[in-house]
Amino acid sequence: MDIRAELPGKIVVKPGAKDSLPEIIESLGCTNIVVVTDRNLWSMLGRELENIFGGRGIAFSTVFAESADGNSVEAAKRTIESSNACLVLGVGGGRPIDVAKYAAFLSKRFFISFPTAISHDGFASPIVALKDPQGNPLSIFTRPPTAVVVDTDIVAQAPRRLLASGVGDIIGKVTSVADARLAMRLAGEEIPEISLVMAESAARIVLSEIDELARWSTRGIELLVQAGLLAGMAMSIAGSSRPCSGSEHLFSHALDKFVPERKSLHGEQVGVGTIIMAYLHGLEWREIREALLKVGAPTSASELGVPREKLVECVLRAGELRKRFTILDAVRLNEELVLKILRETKIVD
Ligand SMILES: NC(=O)c1ccc[n+]([C@@H]2O[C@H](COP(=O)([O-])OP(=O)(O)OC[C@H]3O[C@@H](n4cnc5c(N)ncnc54)[C@H](O)[C@@H]3O)[C@@H](O)[C@H]2O)c1
Ligand SMILES: O=P(O)(O)OC[C@@H](O)CO
Ligand SMILES: [Zn+2]
Repeated sequence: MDIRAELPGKIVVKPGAKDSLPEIIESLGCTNIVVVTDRNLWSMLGRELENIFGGRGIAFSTVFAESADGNSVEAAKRTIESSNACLVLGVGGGRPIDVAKYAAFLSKRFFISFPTAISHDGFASPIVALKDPQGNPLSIFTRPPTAVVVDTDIVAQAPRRLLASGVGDIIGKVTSVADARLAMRLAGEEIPEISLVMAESAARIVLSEIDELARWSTRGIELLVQAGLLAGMAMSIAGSSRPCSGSEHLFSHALDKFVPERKSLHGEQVGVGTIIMAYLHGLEWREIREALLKVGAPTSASELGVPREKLVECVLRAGELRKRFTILDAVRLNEELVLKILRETKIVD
């Protein structure tokens, strides 16, 4: 099948990579940028970045994206236009990166992704994850970052909970690829094999090196970043999140929609969803649960902070959130069967 894809133009992953930002910005012919971040991170990194940019005569404006919604994107767009910025630099977790990515796309500017935590695979992908007014998942395919710059010194200091969430999101590729292959077999869907192999490899890196990751060693952080890069590129090549987002993500989106009061993170929800959907696929769900336990990611309803009956509802209703063929379209579930699965996989008592 035809492939027509863009990938990140530059990838820099190393300790102190923040010092590479000026040369990358200048290589794009830019001397005037907009930085999209949040106040927490700017309190941590602002002075250093001011010195780095000031020392090279790079002018910048700062936009604080305290929420990843239309208002934040509009504010970033206004600043991009009013400052006539050449480029948008996203500095932070998933929220600032999404706002920066989308504002750059809508304003037709270069976008540099500078993640300070790997809490999911959005830092290297073309995807912006918003919600429609009804709370349904909106997966917007924009463009891959012009450059991905990961300072592993900074990511290594991120809250462990965020990094464990990133592990959960990557492990989710076990079932997202199984769903994609099922859709090719049963629903005649065409998906580039290369994108499935890349997504599978991302999950394999994390699962085979889970002890290294659990130490949060430099090598562990590097492996998580590399897995995230593979996942992001898989989505760029597939032209959608299909290789990296299947029934486990539908479960996560169902939690977002039907349990708005929850506090769990995207990757935490995906991790638990992967246990459930691996069971439905007849895959080795125990290996997945063990890996999540090793990095301290949630493996139960109580750790997600979701009541049992809500969790059952989210499994039963996940398939209605998106027209994307997954295992949920191939099995007939009812409340009794879902409870049996949740008990057998130790997600509920
Ligand atoms: N584009 C995608 O594919 C995709 C996928 C899933 C979720 N998302 C979006 O991502 C967002 C969630 O991402 P998130 O969980 O990273 O949230 P986030 O960006 O809000 O970060 C969570 C918190 O961690 C802090 N933080 C980040 N890096 C840190 C560091 N190194 N040290 C200390 N604190 C740090 C932030 O300041 C923030 O307070 C949501 O908006 C969600 O919609 C996008
Ligand atoms: O398209 P969605 O389901 O938002 O998935 C994007 C990303 O979360 C994949 O890891
Ligand atoms: Zn995800």
